[in-house]
Amino acid sequence: MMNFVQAPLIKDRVRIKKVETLSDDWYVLKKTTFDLQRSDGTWQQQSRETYDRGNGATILLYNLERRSVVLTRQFRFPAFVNGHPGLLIETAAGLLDEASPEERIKAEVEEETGYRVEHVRMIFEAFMSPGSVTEKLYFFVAEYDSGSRVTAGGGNFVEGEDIEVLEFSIEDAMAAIELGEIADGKTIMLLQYAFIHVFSEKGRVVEAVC
Ligand SMILES: Nc1nc2c(ncn2[C@@H]2O[C@H](COP(=O)(O)OP(=O)(O)O[C@H]3O[C@H](CO)[C@@H](O)[C@H](O)[C@@H]3O)[C@@H](O)[C@H]2O)c(=O)[nH]1
Ligand SMILES: [Mg+2]
Repeated sequence: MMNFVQAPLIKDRVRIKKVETLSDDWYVLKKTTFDLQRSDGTWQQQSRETYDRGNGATILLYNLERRSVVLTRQFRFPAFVNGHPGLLIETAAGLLDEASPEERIKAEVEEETGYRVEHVRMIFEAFMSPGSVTEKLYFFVAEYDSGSRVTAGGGNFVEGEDIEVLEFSIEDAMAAIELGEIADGKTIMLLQYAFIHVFSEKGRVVEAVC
């Protein structure tokens, strides 16, 4: 396989000149001016704004026997102001707040969905909006059953969360993506992963071995 990783090379081609904090309220918005050496060797000054909320984690709960997944629905103001009706269907997710991704996602999935899971599996990491948001998101899957439910979930009232817990068949969830009813990036990524690697015949064999 070809290696496209360029990180060791680009580090010496970036010279930070100035960092301004434009906003420091809930999280931090900065404007950084830097010189970047272009691929032809010449230097160019640029400035970029970065919104830093730390990193996050998200998880898809699945049940192989029922061919089902657990999702959440909550109001997302940024989507609302950009033309979405506002209630987004998503995988459970949360910001890390200095904890490890595994520790955080176990606590978050219980708080949001009421399901307690002991074994979570990290499948990949991804930058979700690398042109402006610094956040890296850690993606997990975990198996659940009806006995895993310890509370009603719903999220943190003090933080304004009012989260509904939904159970879909994997087929209905995939159809909801096609229909535009599921329109959240991390959720689409996890559902497609599960459809290909977990719910397929091949995926079932892998799961049984793990
Ligand atoms: N007061 C205030 N509260 C905020 C603000 N922005 C977010 N919050 C609240 O802070 C809480 C953060 O909850 P988490 O469950 O930790 O994070 P999340 O919002 O679900 O974020 C997850 O999903 C995002 C969207 O996909 C991801 O970007 C993120 O990484 C994480 O996985 C939420 O209740 C949210 O409403 C703000 O500007 N002001
Ligand atoms: Mg959340």
